[in-house]
Amino acid sequence: MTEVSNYTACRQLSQMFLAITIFHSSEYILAISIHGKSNVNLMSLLISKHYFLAMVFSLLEYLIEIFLFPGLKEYWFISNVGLIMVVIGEIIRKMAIITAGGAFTHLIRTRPEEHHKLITHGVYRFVRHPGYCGFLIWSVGTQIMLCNPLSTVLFAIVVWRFFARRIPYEEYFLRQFFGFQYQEYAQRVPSGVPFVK
Ligand SMILES: C[S@@+](CC[C@H](N)C(=O)[O-])C[C@H]1O[C@@H](n2cnc3c(N)ncnc32)[C@H](O)[C@@H]1O
Repeated sequence: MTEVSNYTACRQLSQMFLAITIFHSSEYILAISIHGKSNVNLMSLLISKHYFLAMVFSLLEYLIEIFLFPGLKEYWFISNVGLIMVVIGEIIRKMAIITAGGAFTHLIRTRPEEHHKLITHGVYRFVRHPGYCGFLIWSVGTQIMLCNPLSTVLFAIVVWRFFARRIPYEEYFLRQFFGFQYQEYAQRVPSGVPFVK
């Protein structure tokens, strides 16, 4: 590899490593501080098998491309747009978790609980699913930051499909718990995930 590619790989891969470390550790720390250590397990790190494989795939794409087509990784404007998306996505998601507090559970609630209140303030004033909106921006941003064309498209499709299925399921229960209140909220505020009503 040339010196330029060495610098590029070093910088882009360090940014990626930092983005992943900050995202998952803050997710875990917030879960502990909101729900208490006894109610949190390693699942709150949000590293599923599929997610892990997707990240390995994106790393492989990066390594293959930087060896075969090093010029592809030198689009610094695009890479920096990705970095900005990573920061914005991270902020939106963490604001959602902090605003929703105890209402933000990693597993979707399917039974009503007395302390579960409908959150419609803070970031929830602008979108109904800021946590998902933030993750979508963050995850696609990581791939744009790496100038990974294939993984950018794949991440966008896979993450979008995941939330497009999860949101109606989650909202089915929110409508049961909060009735008209949620109905009115959903009519007034967009989901925050493109093309999901
Ligand atoms: C992983 S959190 C995601 C919350 C939200 N979908 C988001 O993207 O910010 C899922 C839990 O949040 C709860 N939840 C979602 N929206 C809520 C709201 N506006 N008020 C209270 N609880 C909510 C659901 O009942 C579910 O158990």
